[in-house]
Amino acid sequence: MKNIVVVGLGGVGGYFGFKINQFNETTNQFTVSFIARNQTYDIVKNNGLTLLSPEHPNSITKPNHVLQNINEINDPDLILICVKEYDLENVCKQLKQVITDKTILLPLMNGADIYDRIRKIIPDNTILPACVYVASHIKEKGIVEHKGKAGKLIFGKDPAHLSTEIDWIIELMKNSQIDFDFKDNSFADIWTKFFFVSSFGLVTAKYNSSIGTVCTDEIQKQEAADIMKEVKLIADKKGINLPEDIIEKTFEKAMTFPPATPTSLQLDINVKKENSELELFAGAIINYGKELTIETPFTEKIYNELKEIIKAS
Ligand SMILES: NC(=O)C1=CN([C@@H]2O[C@H](COP(=O)(O)OP(=O)(O)OC[C@H]3O[C@@H](n4cnc5c(N)ncnc54)[C@H](OP(=O)(O)O)[C@@H]3O)[C@@H](O)[C@H]2O)C=CC1
Ligand SMILES: CC(C)(CO)C(=O)C(=O)O
Repeated sequence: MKNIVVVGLGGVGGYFGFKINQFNETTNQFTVSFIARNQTYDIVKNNGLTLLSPEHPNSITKPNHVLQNINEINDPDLILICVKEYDLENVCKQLKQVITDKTILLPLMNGADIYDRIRKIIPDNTILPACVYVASHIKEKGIVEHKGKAGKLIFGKDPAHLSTEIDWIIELMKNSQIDFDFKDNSFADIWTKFFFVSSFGLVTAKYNSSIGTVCTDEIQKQEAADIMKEVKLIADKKGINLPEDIIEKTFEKAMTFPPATPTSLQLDINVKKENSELELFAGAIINYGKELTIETPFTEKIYNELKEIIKAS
């Protein structure tokens, strides 16, 4: 029996992990473990994980194991990494101690450089480059709320391990009723997602607005488009094949979200969380710009504005 582990039961792990486990509760095909810490651990261990979503009338799922430390993981076949970027390196260093040669890593995170960051710490395992679209967040510890359309997962082969057997993971996603695309090469999709979430994330966070408002308010729309133009220049220079009309396409995609949908960066900054993914979005664009000698004044401006907002809060 293969061992599946979900690290992090927030918006993303709570949505995709829930689906995988609810499928497994009826088939017992796998051993599923959830890793959660502090209060989330206590609540999920005692009551199960709750997902409030129109897709799941039965809102509670109980995995085979709820563990509070990564070092309790035993012989994992697949690990879904569902943490914020500021926890990534710490999680990977701990995972390195418990994985075996056959362990496959599937990071469900935002950001264009996640594959490279994991690869630096875990040089030899298969890592499936991925991105997700979903509007879900922690309502209370152990309770995740999902709104709007079904979440979408896009994942692809590891360019460094093209022949790893992953048909069982594709089957798992199908059986778990996860809306997904599997690509031989998923990097253009990851950049397409980065294009969307970096621009909308930064502008919604600055104005504490919403995805719908960025599409309709002239000033916010212009600021998002200015950031997108900088990301497009970077992607072009990196040889990432994005469509020429990606800006229009991104606004079209944004219009498919319920207008009041917030972004995760906006929520983190505006609820004054200790950490945010500002570096993952703005920091990364600025650094890519420096590396590739591309000017990024619009991203730099909003980065500094957001740093001021964070400092003042
Ligand atoms: N939410 C969304 O709508 C979307 C988010 N994303 C991206 O997905 C990634 C995950 O985001 P999201 O799920 O929203 O983040 P959340 O903050 O909601 O959840 C992350 C969870 O990981 C937990 N965690 C961190 N380190 C550990 C650890 N060592 N052991 C156990 N648990 C740990 C956190 O615990 P604790 O609660 O204790 O801090 C938290 O519950 C991010 O990169 C985000 O940008 C992508 C698409 C949509
Ligand atoms: C924009 C959204 C909700 C799309 O999945 C997202 O990825 C985020 O807020 O982090």
